[in-house]
Amino acid sequence: MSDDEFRARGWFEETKQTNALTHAQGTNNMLQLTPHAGKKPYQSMFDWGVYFPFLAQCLRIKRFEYPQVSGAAQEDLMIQRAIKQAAEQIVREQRIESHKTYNLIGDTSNDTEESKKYQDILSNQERRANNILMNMRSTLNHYLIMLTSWLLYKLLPCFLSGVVTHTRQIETLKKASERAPGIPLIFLPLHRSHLDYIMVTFILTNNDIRSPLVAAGDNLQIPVFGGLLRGLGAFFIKRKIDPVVGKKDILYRAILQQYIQHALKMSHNVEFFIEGGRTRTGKPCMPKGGILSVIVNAFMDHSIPDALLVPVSVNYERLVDGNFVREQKGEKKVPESFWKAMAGIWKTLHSKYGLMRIDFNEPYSIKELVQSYNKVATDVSQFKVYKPSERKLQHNQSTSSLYGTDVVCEEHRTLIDSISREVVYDCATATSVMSTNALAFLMLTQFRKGALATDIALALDSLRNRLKGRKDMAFAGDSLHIVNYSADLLGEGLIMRTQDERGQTHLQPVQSIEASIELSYYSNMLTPHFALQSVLMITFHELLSLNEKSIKTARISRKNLIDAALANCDVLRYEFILHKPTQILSNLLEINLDELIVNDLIKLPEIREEPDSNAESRKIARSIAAYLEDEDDSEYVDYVPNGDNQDEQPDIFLANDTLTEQKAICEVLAPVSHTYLSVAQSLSILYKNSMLETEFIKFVINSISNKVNSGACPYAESVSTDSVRNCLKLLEKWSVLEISNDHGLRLLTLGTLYETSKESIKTIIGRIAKIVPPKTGYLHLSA
Ligand SMILES: CCCCCCCCCCCCCCCC(=O)SCCNC(=O)CCNC(=O)[C@H](O)C(C)(C)COP(=O)(O)OP(=O)(O)OC[C@H]1O[C@@H](n2cnc3c(N)ncnc32)[C@H](O)[C@@H]1OP(=O)(O)O
Repeated sequence: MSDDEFRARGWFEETKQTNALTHAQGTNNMLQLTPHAGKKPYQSMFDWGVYFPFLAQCLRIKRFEYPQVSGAAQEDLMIQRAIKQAAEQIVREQRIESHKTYNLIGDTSNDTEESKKYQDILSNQERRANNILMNMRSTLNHYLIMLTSWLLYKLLPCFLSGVVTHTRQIETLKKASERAPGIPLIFLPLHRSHLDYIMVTFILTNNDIRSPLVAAGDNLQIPVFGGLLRGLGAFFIKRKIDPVVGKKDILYRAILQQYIQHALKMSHNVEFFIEGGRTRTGKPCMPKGGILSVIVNAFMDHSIPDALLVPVSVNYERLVDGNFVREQKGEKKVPESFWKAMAGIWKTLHSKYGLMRIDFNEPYSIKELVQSYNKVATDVSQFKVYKPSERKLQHNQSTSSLYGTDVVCEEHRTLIDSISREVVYDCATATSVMSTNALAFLMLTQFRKGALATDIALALDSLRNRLKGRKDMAFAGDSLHIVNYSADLLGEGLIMRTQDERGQTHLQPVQSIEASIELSYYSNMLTPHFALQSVLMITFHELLSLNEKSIKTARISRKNLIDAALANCDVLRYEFILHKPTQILSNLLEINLDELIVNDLIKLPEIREEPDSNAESRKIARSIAAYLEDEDDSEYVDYVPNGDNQDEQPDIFLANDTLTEQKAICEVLAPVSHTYLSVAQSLSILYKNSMLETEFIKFVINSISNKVNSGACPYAESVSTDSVRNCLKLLEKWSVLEISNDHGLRLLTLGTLYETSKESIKTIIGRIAKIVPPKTGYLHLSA
């Protein structure tokens, strides 16, 4: 962007404080940025905005029209049809209930009483539709946004040292919205805190981008705040769309679908949290497809020409709204309430949370995305091509979107799944690493027993080197300073700081289940980045331990390692999104294996002929460089390591001089592996015995807590209800468990094969044990 263009936008880089932790080049602190006012070059001295920049900024933000969506939706023919359908469904149910046999509604054989009854049901459904719409509607208002924006300029600096945004990312968004004014922007943030949506709207508004309508769970419809959120853009949705399991709430689905469709047609920008809620573990959650399906449907049905999906990555040095320790320990979530919200705001205003970082990633058009999936589908013949015209008619309810027709289109469902996974993957990859993430990660993977601050700083240096060019770091400067700064932010409750007799600072994670769960929340931001390397490293040591050799000759074949790692990745399918749908997992494993080799964590055979060995190293370096330079392109390239002939792959060896580093990589997944192992070991309690899912989860969490207390499990953060749930999903997928749902009560039973033989449970334990770093073997030489 040229200087003039920059000025025309009203943006001037404010002088940044010279703080080692300030944000990187090209970024701005949104709390100090007032594009429409403040002291700028060429600004008239008589402009009052120079002296009252925040007030002037809020009064001068671009005014957009925010037409009400509820009016248009009320008239919608689809909703009228759904009202009738819902009424007919009730009549049908009543008929079954009373065991009467009469003809369909509208049939001439109906007597007057029945038709009056039907009319009553119909008007009830009409009233219900109206209530749903009134409860759902947003009343987005420009003046309320202006006022809130000014308040935020005043309040945010009380507890945040900065809100860092990337100037060019915002410029890209602005250009995108100006270039195609009728194309809605769909903001898709990963959800970490209640501050997320406030900041997204705040940043967009103050940069003259239309504020979005935001899908809010109806648990936030609390006195005062509910109305306020509605006026600021919230439209309220049920978190669970069908209250009765197995019975679709067709009226609700139709209204939600049409509300969103009308909003898009009216060119509203839309925002929703694709994970369906805040992450409790710090790792991204598996995405939900309901709202995305409506948006993609709107494009496929030509209701809108296109939409731009904007993955948004948000991260905090310290999480503003507390922690999720209670929930991870299996205790119930405290419901949202007016007083809880007030107490939260009070506490927040009196604490320090450091920096917040928000990245608006490259928008992608749904049109292009669908085309790119089609390209993959044609390239790889076993994938189907996603085309709306190719839908197959079946007799079931819709599965192409929330509501509608009796059309089932599995290709469409897969398409939505793929897009949503891609969004989550991209958001997670683009999330900047905060200082606290880096420190927590080092403490839990390398310094569980504590270490000198200077040693941790050295490890931070090397972590920063490894992440260079791969992950954006939201901090800069001297590592020792960063270690002390982030230990301060995390607080004494998580990191214990002591001075030794020589005056050196010693840091150690606080040894309690609660502290470990909270610390792992911060550390888990980096876990997905190292997950594949960790799988490879654990698998490598597991395979080595099977045919123990002398430390100098310990080796396995590359192909065996990749095959076994692929099987281990399958165990983690509900815990991590390990690859984009367009990427081939084995290729990513190969690339990660090469990275382990380049970092000397796994060795190649020593080849005496220099040129060949150099050629091999060059090849590895080239493949990694290509991957880094153009990650997007690499996903379509079938990378074949070590030459075209797979059979000629060299063996890979244990690198006996980097065992400590290898152990640290294994530690990345060790806590979650222990959780999964405990779930598998607990399956025996279900032998010839069904159990409520909640009871079973409690049982597993208790057993992990006992193991932690007795020292049998060294990872206190293995106490994680979310991971237990993910493991249950996996076991259901493997048919080890059957989960039946009786009026919302989920009952667990062993699958037929496992119900009859205890041996088969042992097989499952054995399969899951493969992702646990081996108890004996070479890793222990590093202790
Ligand atoms: C300057 C000033 C600033 C101030 C500024 C303030 C800003 C003021 C804003 C406040 C804003 C607050 C924001 C709070 C933040 C939250 O409250 S986050 C929680 C609420 N948001 C979300 O959950 C969004 C994402 N969730 C979804 O999309 C979920 O799918 C839904 C719609 C909630 C439904 O969830 P569910 O009941 O669990 O059902 P789910 O299994 O997902 O599927 C439902 C249906 O969707 C469809 N579907 C699902 N997956 C697919 C698929 N892959 N393909 C096709 N169809 C699919 C199907 O029809 C499916 O039904 P079935 O055919 O399976 O029976």
